[in-house]
Amino acid sequence: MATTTTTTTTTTTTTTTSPHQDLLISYNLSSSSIESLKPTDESEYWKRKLIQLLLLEPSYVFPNDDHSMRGFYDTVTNDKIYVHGKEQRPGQRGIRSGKYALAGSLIMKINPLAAYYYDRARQPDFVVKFEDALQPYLNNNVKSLLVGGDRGVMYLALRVLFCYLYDAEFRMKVGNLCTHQREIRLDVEKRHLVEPIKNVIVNTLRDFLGAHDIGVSLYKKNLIKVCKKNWKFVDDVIAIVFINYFNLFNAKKQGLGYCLDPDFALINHSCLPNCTQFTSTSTNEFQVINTLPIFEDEEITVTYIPLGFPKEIRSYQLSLQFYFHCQCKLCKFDDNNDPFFSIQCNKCGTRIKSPSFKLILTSPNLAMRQHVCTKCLNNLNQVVYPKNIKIRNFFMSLILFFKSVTGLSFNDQDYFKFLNKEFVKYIEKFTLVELIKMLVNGIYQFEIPKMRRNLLKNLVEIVVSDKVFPLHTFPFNVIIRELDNMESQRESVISLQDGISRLQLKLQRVFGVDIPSDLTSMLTFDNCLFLDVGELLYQIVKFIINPDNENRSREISTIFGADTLATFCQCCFFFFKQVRLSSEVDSIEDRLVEVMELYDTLGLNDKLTIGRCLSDLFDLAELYIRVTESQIAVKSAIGFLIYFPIDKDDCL
Ligand SMILES: C[S@@+](CC[C@H](N)C(=O)[O-])C[C@H]1O[C@@H](n2cnc3c(N)ncnc32)[C@H](O)[C@@H]1O
Repeated sequence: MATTTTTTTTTTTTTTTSPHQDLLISYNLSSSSIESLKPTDESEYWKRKLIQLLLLEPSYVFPNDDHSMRGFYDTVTNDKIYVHGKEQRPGQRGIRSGKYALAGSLIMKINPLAAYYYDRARQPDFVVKFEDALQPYLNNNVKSLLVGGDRGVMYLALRVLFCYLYDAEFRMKVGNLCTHQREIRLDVEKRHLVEPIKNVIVNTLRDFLGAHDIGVSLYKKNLIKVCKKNWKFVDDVIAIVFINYFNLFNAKKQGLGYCLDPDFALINHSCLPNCTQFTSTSTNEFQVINTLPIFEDEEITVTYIPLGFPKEIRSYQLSLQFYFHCQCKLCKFDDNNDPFFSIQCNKCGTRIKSPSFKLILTSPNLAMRQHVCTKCLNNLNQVVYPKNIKIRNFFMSLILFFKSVTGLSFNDQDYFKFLNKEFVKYIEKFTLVELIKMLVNGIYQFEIPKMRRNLLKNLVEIVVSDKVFPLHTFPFNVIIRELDNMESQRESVISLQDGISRLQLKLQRVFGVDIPSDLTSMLTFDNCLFLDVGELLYQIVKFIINPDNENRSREISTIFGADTLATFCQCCFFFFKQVRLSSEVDSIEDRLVEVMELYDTLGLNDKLTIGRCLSDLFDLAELYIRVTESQIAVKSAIGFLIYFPIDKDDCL
């Protein structure tokens, strides 16, 4: 294993070795005449530079998986990680760990060159300058693309092209990548996505060149590289982008944009990944960190898709977007026991055998497969279980049709019945693949119909208290996340009841859905998730101590009796203390001082232990999470316990 190179990206201007040197000189496109423009007319400099690169750059050779056995240009291998499969075709490679790494180690650090950040200030200078040169032509053409995903991919593809032309090292690295060009060419649906993006790029470049005399003349003489072979290289760039790009987000999981980094793109997918990635808020630095321990020679993996969905949904997305079938440990789980579509014993929490996701999507009324829990011999109640299965069908139906059923004026009960019937009808009408496709689309677009918010909240309460389904399973995870997002958009807590119901939902989301479903979030995102819990508790405390709230003493005592305020303050202090995000440290410090002073001034019970307070809080959300004085143990979707240590210094 080689242990030489580092992962830093250097920007090197291409030295053009064009066979058309005479033309370059006659059209003032030689490197020296362009360079002479820079100090006096910068915008002209960048226009000409782009024309020069676009027209005469000789190296429009994008990798092609089918007959590509080129040498691998390795800038990834170092003393921690190495590339395997270098001698194989693009697609067969991956990154492995060179030595054992404790969870939480920094595996890769990247400063991405080709990225589309929503915040323009983050772009490398040459990308901004090239884009400025194209802007008037781009503005005209981009209107044909929908704002959002397609536009983002188009902007990223254009930037990959700029980097490819301008940065020799980037070009070498892109040569390593897998592109699935053949699959994309044969994929009718993908062509529908590619064509509009390609049209915008081609029309923009054509309009740009057509607006400059030199461009027009060279175009006429057919000396323009870009338009040869019907602009095939634009297809190539888009294929590279589709297979290798990823979303950038910060440690709070807020999206920052899209990126194609050829080093990061060598990491393969797993639905049970050992690494996660995020971008720093203050710089563009992008870090890959392992969330599970990694052994020597073990493959480094990340997830390409959102986790927390049944295998059929994950497989559909992976084969649709990346053209492979995942063989990870999670995908090899027994179909009747899918961790993200399972039923549990509502007494001891053991997973019980039940019809698989696939079967439910072919015959929704299938009965339970087991009537007694084999572990604790609990009788699986014949009223409670079917009732919860109906709620699950209703939620799936809502995800499938939410757009068409939002305005229906049924009362809640009839709406519930109607959607249950529709679900059965749809299953009879559509094939399994069609239904999965519709569900996937629904998941990404789903919003809670406003007038059904209370119905959904009541149903979630039933699911939480009946304990037939773990909350991280589909479709409950989708509904709980959306309900919580909806509640979080409302500003302040308006009554104690409102605060408590929001707190229950927040705790259910963080400890019942997010942490158990996505192991990648364990080390990085938990600190941010805890920030949201701390903030909500802070709002509740503020509401309770507000003298305008006349009923407060009577209301409060119904929660944890005389120690209600003390419990909330302890937990609020504890959750704020867990937040390690540097961007939040200052505001949290003020909150911590405020809560501490309040505790002292009001003379709240100082005998309360944090273990007891957290335990009460989780019980309030009906989560029954094991808490001791030294740790919180949350059960992950695949059954092992995730421990969060409790530090004595994190308590009041
Ligand atoms: C971003 S690339 C990852 C690096 C790639 N293996 C290479 O050699 O360049 C994505 C492609 O890698 C392959 N791939 C990634 N994860 C995989 C997995 N778990 N099983 C099989 N193929 C995988 C697929 O062909 C996928 O389209």
